[in-house]
Amino acid sequence: MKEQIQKRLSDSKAARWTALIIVSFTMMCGYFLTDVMAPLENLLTTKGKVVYFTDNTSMPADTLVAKVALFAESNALSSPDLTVQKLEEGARYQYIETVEGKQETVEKTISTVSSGKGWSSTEYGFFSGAYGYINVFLLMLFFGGIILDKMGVRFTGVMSSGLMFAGALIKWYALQADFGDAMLWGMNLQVIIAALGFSIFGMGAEITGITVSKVIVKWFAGKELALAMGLQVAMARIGTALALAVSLPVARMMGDVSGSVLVGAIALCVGFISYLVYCVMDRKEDAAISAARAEAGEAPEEGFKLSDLKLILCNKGFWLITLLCLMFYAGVFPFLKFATKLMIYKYEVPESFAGLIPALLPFGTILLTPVFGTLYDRIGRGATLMIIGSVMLTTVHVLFALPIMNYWWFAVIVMIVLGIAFSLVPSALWPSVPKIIPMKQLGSAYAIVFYIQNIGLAMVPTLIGFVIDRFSTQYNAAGAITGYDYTAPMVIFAIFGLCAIVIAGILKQEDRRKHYGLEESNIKKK
Ligand SMILES: C[C@H](NC(=O)[C@@H](N)CCCCN)C(=O)O
Repeated sequence: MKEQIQKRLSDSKAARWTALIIVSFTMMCGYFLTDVMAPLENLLTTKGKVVYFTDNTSMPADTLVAKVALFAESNALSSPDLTVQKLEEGARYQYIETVEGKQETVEKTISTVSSGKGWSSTEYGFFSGAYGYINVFLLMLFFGGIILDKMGVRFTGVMSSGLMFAGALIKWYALQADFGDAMLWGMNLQVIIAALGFSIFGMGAEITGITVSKVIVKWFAGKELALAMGLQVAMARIGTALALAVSLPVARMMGDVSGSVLVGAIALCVGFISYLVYCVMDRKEDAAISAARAEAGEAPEEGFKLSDLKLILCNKGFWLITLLCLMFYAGVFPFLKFATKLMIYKYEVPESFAGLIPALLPFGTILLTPVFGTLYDRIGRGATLMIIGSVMLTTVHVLFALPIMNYWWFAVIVMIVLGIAFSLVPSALWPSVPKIIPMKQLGSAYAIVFYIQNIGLAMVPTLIGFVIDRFSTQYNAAGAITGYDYTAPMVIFAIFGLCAIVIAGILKQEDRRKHYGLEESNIKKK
């Protein structure tokens, strides 16, 4: 056969890995903003100012004022003249605290003071689920897939990364503005506008997600596909990990939760520019593909037709992957939104460190997702990896639900196991889609998987927020919140894990019958 003179840009290792890094960076910025509010749940659901002390403990300002006043009164001191306005960095206060059953006078120095927003858990859940509202209810993710297959990765990627940036700016505006007591649909107006911004952002983030998946298949099919997808997911997880780890310190430093969102919006602006750089490479790749086709006398590839959707929707393997994705991810991403507060109230981790334990989850996956991706590339066993990951997910949520081992180190171990599960399933799930669906329908196929997954991402946080308000929140006689019992929400998460195990098992059987090749390696032997 005559050797092709015009080489594709993707044949160059350096070029295809560069393309991967650029698009993964855009996605990473998106993931940062997605989870930037998760460590701020406690701050968002506290009314008024929150005081952080130098010993890394924290307390609502009102509580501190009351405690200090009580201390002054019981010690017959003249009034300390402490008002919320006077709470500032470096100020020292004394009050009485019960330590191991004994009353002790403690002295604390203020490190920072931030403004809480006074949202209820239901409002926080509604806001967190907003990521998926436009995608699900306006079918935008579904249309996004069709736009991707019809208009290509350049147009769609620029549009979607632009939407992420615009949504982030709206969210930031809502959080830094003061809407007073204005309400809409029974919720604070601030929550509604922030949720609108988050919905627009979520639409952009998901369409960028399917675009990036298609870009990777375009550059890596028949090569290191699962490793490339694993590395993209790993970079995305860096975004999540950074969000969980730095969001609270940034909010504390800037005195308000909107500070962390502003940092995310700036990152997204850079991510948008980096996607424009990718577009230059993509144009060259397309030119090389067309030239190579013309040289080989091949007709240009047929475009996507709406009738192709029927082929996707009639494929049982595709539906099993989609449902597995729905159940597995419903047990992970929504859980992350509530995990920081779980650490504070179930494992008694000081708020300043509480975000670091959930951050271990994405940090672990940064290394492991490419490792499992390589494993899948070389030895296969994709369906088996998905079953093992689902079993681990379920075990983790059962352990979080049980009223035992309420130690921070136990939470760390369980979170690490969740990190392994969260590496196993994505590294096998996403590269399995092209084994079931051909390239020209891939954009739509990923869009449908993401669409169904978004139903979970939208509804589960809303459900969990409601369950926490209704069944988990504990009050004292005066009606003040004293703590939370996380059994009910964690049982719900464990049920999602159970469903994932069953679906992954059926998928493995179906693969045996239909020979999708899920248990086979990805790298084609030359
Ligand atoms: C690659 C995959 N992406 C998704 O599942 C997205 N649809 C949802 C991203 C939500 C970000 N918090 C993944 O991240 O494993």
